[in-house]
Amino acid sequence: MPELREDVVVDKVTSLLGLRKDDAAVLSLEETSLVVNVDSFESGIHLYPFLPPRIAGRRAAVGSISDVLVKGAKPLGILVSLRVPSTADLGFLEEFYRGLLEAGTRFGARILGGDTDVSSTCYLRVDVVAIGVSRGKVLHRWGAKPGELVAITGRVGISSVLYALSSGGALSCNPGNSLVEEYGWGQLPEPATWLGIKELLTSAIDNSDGLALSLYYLAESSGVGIVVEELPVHAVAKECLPRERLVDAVLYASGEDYNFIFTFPEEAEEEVRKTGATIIGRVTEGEGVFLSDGRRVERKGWIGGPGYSPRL
Ligand SMILES: Nc1ncnc2c1ncn2[C@@H]1O[C@H](COP(=O)(O)OP(=O)(O)OP(=O)(O)O)[C@@H](O)[C@H]1O
Ligand SMILES: Cc1ncc(C[n+]2csc(CCOP(=O)(O)O)c2C)c(N)n1
Ligand SMILES: [Mg+2]
Repeated sequence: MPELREDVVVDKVTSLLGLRKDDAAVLSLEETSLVVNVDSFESGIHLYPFLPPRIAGRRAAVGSISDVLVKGAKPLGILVSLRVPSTADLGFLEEFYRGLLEAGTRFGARILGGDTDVSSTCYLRVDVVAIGVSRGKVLHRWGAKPGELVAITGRVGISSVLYALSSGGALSCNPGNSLVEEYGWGQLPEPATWLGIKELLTSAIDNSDGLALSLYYLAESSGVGIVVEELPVHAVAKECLPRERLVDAVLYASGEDYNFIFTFPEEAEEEVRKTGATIIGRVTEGEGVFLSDGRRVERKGWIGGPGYSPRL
């Protein structure tokens, strides 16, 4: 029997429920929409054991808040469900919560409460529910149209470096604490900046499974193709990763950079550039993700179970 994989389970469950896959769920109220997400993080699967507890807490909050913000909702609060090994100490928890709180403060989300379990047989696990509210447009993975531009926030490649490090790869650098700090924050835009341009945009997704796979998800959901002309590679990735593997690492193993990838019509180019985002390519007719030299980008990224591998 083949082992179960995240992509197979998500496809099965969403088709059973008739759910259209997206970054977060939307409940339309009268003038506003409530946007809700849940994401899970377990030490040894989603949280590198070498992360200081404050960064692990921050990472968990940012990962869930990211899905709400990318949809054009203002984050309001998070609920934190925690399963802690009985060997953990209160100092660890204090630091972990400092990380959750600092992420909440930056993105405007209060910690509303949660649930706790302590067990002698588990690793640290945290499930974070993030709640936000949107006035005006809600962005989806679908909506991109041929001829539009594709842009990305921040730089790509920090998580590729940490992944290479954790898989025992040889690095041509000595990544310091500032790398882990920046990794913990992800490459999300500031909420005010993002909410300030959202009405100009036609679709969006956050990079939580790798740049290539995120581009595929957006393209497939919108029924279009994408051509990538440029990549804003992080200086740390250029320094640490071997040159011949750099582009592949950035495309296929950047699953925790949390960049926002989004599309918009040409008329919005100037406003988008003002935010500091980089225009990386164009939406095309047809299907697939391609580089400007015509090479097809592989449909490969982070899949729970096998790890970085092709999407079924
Ligand atoms: N167990 C589940 N039950 C119901 N729906 C699910 C389940 N798991 C995933 N989904 C739905 O599948 C879609 C894709 O979820 P997925 O977790 O892959 O995306 P994401 O949260 O954007 O990515 P990431 O978890 O990497 O941040 C979403 O619409 C989500 O609500
Ligand atoms: C111990 C350890 N091994 C691997 C990774 C890499 N990693 C974990 S989750 C994820 C993407 C999103 O996952 P999900 O789709 O489940 O939200 C990536 C790239 C890590 N951070 N820690
Ligand atoms: Mg998820």
